[in-house]
Amino acid sequence: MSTDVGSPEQTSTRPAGSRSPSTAGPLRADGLHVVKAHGTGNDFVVLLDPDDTFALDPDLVAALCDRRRGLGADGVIRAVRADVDGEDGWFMDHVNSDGSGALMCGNGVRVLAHCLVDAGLVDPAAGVVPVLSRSGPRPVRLVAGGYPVYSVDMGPVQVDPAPVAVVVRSADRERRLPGLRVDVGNPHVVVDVGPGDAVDGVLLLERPSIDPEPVDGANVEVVGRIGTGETPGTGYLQMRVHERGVGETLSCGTGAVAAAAAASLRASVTRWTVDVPGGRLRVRLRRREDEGIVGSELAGPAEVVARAVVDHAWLERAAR
Ligand SMILES: N[C@@H](CCC[C@H](N)C(=O)O)C(=O)O
Repeated sequence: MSTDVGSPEQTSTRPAGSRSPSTAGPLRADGLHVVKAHGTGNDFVVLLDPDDTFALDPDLVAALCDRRRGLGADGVIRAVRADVDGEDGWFMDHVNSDGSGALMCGNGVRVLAHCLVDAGLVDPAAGVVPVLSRSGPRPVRLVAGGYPVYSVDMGPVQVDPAPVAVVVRSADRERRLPGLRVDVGNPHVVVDVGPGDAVDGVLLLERPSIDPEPVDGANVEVVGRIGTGETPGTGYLQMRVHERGVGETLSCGTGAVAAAAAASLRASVTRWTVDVPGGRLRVRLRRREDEGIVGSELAGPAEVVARAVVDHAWLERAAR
């Protein structure tokens, strides 16, 4: 699968290995400088490329994300300095682990902001990091230090009330359940598999099939144990996800917002705790009478694992 994975202005498709090393960008004389980081177990190889010097090649992305022969990750994120609504900000150039382009990533946008803070490229005291995704601006705010927690303005959410059919498999049964299509700047289908340990038992090695199949594919969230949260007026749900272009991941930020939005149709609650296999996310939805969900916020941690230099000889082989 090949998609345009460059930044909006970028046209170059030369493979990474053919580029001359630059001291300004991530590709330097000693190799490709990367940061490995994650948010609730959704992990990324991050390239800090303020001056837009390095185009992401889909084959190189797939090679970097390979968990045996590469560094291993759910995707690659390149941070490029950009004008965001007239402010100095950062463009999130995000590519899924199979090399397909991604529009938006709720965990990735926090991870990107954290890597910028970690590298001293943005000052957390400034309050908000203006980030631009392919689905529009997604400003990020640092809400807690130590083990850092970031909150992202995720924008409006569209829930299509007409259900689609999702075939959900567990070891002992197969069910055709109604799913809801949700747009959070990228496409999702959310399916409620019921209470108890139903979420744990779902087989997600392969993506559950959807009827009718969405043209652009979809991230599929299976949710269960929908109930009340720790405080009155809040909701709780558990979720697992099969991500478009990746497979099953430990977490998906846009997926958590999609799951909360779908659940809020029934529970009419706007603040949600969403537990994913990789940790806990918080979602806040802003509803307006007759207009639906006009805004949303996602909060969760982000952590740097390593700062590393990828070998030139490996890059040459990956680009072939
Ligand atoms: N992990 C992400 C979503 C990444 C993009 C997705 N796979 C797609 O193709 O839409 C998140 O945290 O939101």
